[in-house]
Amino acid sequence: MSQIPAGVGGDEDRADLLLERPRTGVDHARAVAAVRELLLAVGEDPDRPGLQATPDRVARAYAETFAGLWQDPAEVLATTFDEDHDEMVLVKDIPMYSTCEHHLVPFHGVAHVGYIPGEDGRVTGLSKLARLVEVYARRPQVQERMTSQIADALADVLKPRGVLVVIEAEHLCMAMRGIRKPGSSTVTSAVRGIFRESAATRSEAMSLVLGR
Ligand SMILES: Nc1nc2c(ncn2[C@@H]2O[C@H](COP(=O)(O)OP(=O)(O)OP(=O)(O)O)[C@@H](O)[C@H]2O)c(=O)[nH]1
Ligand SMILES: [Zn+2]
Repeated sequence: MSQIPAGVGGDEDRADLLLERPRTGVDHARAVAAVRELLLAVGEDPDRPGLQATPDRVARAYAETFAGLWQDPAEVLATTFDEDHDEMVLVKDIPMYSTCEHHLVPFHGVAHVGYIPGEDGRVTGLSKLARLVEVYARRPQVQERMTSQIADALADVLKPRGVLVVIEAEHLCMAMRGIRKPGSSTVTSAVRGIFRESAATRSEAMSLVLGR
């Protein structure tokens, strides 16, 4: 656990966040009080038997859902090893659940993360790519930003020749409320290095990712 939320913004953002946020992890008592208040606001009785434990439960669930705010992506990628491999490594269909920062409801789907190792041949464990997705998914998010953050973290730490991240997700804020279009899928991509520079390399990788 970091003392300061990692990768949330620049130094100024961090100073602001420290005024508003507990120094380590979610403030449980504050979250419990807020959920109780929300139940009152929607016209419920938080003291009825079915709801008595709900604020505590929701606070614990939020601690899990937003745990990524307190995790450092560089730590996740800290274990690297040298491997003489200069072709693409791709982990497809990583299930991911995140939270839309506009409505605080889930968006979920799959992430595909690929990279071509750099000249020094530094690679990371395959599970670390999925862990990196988790670090950024477990925050209030916008799909585009999450996609870029994963790509940037990989580019910064591994110094690969190229990085490609694609996320396909359904937003429950578009399915269960608002425009109510269940089944629609939002696809975002972020490319760095050779995938950005070479259209041929990018389209080859994209067809691997999307399987078409
Ligand atoms: N670009 C982007 N938009 C998102 C994401 N998640 C939710 N949104 C959109 O954020 C927008 C917020 O729009 P607002 O008009 O401020 O909110 P709203 O009145 O609740 O909008 P509706 O959802 O259209 O009812 C909506 O269009 C959502 O579909 C995301 O990850 N990326
Ligand atoms: Zn939303």
